[in-house]
Amino acid sequence: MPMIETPHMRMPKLGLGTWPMKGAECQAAVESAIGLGYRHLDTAEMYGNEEAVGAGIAASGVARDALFVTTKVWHDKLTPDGIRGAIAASLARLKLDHVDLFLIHWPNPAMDLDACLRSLEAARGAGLARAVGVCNFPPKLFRRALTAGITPIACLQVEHHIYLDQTPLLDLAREHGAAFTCYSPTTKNAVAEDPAIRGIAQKHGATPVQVALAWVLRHPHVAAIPKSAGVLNQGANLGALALRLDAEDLATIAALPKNRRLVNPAFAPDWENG
Ligand SMILES: NC(=O)C1=CN([C@@H]2O[C@H](COP(=O)(O)OP(=O)(O)OC[C@H]3O[C@@H](n4cnc5c(N)ncnc54)[C@H](OP(=O)(O)O)[C@@H]3O)[C@@H](O)[C@H]2O)C=CC1
Ligand SMILES: O=C(O)C(=O)[C@@H](O)[C@H](O)C(=O)CO
Repeated sequence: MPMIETPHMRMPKLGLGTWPMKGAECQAAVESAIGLGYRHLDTAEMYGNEEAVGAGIAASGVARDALFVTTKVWHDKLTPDGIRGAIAASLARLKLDHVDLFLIHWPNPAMDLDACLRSLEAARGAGLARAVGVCNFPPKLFRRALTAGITPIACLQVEHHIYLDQTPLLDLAREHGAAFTCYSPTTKNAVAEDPAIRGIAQKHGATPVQVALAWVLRHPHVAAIPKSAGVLNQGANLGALALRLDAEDLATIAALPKNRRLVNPAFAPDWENG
């Protein structure tokens, strides 16, 4: 499994997204992914599936140190006490003594950012999280977190795929030595209906989703966490790591509209000005 190497952490480039799976389906998906060679698992307190992810890890028989586990604190707990309690509760549900990456799931306009970063740093210092970071921060807020000097922001996790330009956030992450994890990287399989992507896929003997994944993964600091419940799609997504797009493919993808957000807007910050 190729790794992202930054000053703050090493992270496998492809991980398994686990939302919205729960219970036995989620445990089985985690076990099959690890069996195929996945070493990176993405969960969150909000997904209600940390017990299932932990059970899948335990049942996999793969050593804890060989795995990279991310979880996230929900936006209603962004106070020092809230964050402290959230990581303890997540670890108890996962039955782990640490996670590899602990993220703020969504920014909250009422949060004291510096106080939250000090709490993340305390969790890191106590060894509960090997690295910390944020999700869904718009550029101005992400820059504030990166430059606050309170804790190394190891990663930004945000929506990114062939239909959404995230150049300002990609550049900020790279300039500050942070990794960038794409969620919804397959476009939730919307690419299956896109004639331009189907054409590229046919040329390479690949699938449209593999093309979409190869496009985001081409940057050295970028990881992707496609969700897939079944072994066939999980295996196909791993196959995207070997797909190299050429200049003609990149030009075709560059010409596609890049303003389509798929995530639920219920929690969204002001993406342009926040
Ligand atoms: N930090 C945040 O705020 C957010 C984080 N996330 C994380 O990112 C993960 C992925 O994002 P998500 O929004 O689920 O989007 P994805 O782009 O991963 O799309 C998932 C969908 O695509 C299908 N799919 C996956 N692989 C293939 C394939 N090879 N061929 C055809 N269809 C495929 C899945 O079906 P099937 O299961 O049948 O394979 C599922 O329906 C989430 O699970 C979660 O862990 C997501 C949203 C927000
Ligand atoms: O999946 C996540 O990480 C999210 O934050 C959202 O997609 C969230 O789960 C949601 O939209 C629930 O309706």
